[in-house]
Amino acid sequence: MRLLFVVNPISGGIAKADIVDKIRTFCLQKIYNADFYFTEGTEQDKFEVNRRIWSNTYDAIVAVGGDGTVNLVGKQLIGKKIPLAIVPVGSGNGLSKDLGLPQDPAEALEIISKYNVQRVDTLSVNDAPVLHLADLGFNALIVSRFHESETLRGTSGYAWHLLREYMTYEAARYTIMVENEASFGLRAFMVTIANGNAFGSNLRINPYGKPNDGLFELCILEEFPKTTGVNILYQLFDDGITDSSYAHVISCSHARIVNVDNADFQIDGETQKHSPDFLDIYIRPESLPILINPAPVLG
Ligand SMILES: Nc1ncnc2c1ncn2[C@@H]1O[C@H](COP(=O)(O)OP(=O)(O)OP(=O)(O)O)[C@@H](O)[C@H]1O
Repeated sequence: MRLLFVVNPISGGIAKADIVDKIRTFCLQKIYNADFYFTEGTEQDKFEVNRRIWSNTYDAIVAVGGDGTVNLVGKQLIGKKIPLAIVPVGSGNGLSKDLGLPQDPAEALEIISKYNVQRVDTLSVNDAPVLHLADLGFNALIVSRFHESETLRGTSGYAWHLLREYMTYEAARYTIMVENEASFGLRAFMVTIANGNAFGSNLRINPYGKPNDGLFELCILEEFPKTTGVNILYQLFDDGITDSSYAHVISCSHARIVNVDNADFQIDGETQKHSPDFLDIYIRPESLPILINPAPVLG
């Protein structure tokens, strides 16, 4: 087998020398050819990964990092036959958790040798690929603060920014149209566009999500009194968010959201520099080949 490992040297605030050693040893033992690309965190990464995919015959491209690295690699493989594999070494690793992949890097490597390819849905949001979750509003603001911070990475960094911003955050206005039905307007704390179930922090925003059902969910958390926040946080942790009268989950294959107040926007844990005026969202059914555990984890 010939593999390309795309390694993010900074993801999760974890040094990668040990993991790269593990990968080299694994490939030597299995007699696999391993090429490496170390990301630089610039626009160039996309072109370099793309160039390598087109100029070689790889059996899989392995993202070694968090959800941002998975998105960087995965979006190049949409509609192709070469599968994505994931060695989860980010802060959250939301997609790999949702797909039931091992979180231990050595076990994650074993998934590659089992070579069980399945196809999962992806989303197109204003033509940008989303593999896991995108959102408008509070979470996107926290993701943005997280990335601005040089020192506070990992789950504790996320929690710190969440606590700091919560009390002063004001819900934003959105107009939403689902499957060409009549549109409705509301004020929301956040609107999540979900192909997956839970954020990497294990907050379960979308209990209904299945990665290959040809649908995505709009998970709307309406404006709520600040004193209700602890209860909502508990419901998110406890897989009970749909019990909240402030939460609405809508399954669909196409939707449009007007971002009236230009709320922050993020895709797969990456803040988008320009907050869009509107989002046009489509499902791309079973568009991404991915190596996952042979045990049935997909519905
Ligand atoms: N060499 C580098 N130096 C600085 N930043 C980098 C470098 N390589 C990649 N990046 C940045 O890393 C980010 C992606 O990180 P990634 O999502 O993989 O890990 P994470 O944020 O720790 O985890 P998660 O998204 O799962 O919470 C991107 O913003 C990318 O620009």
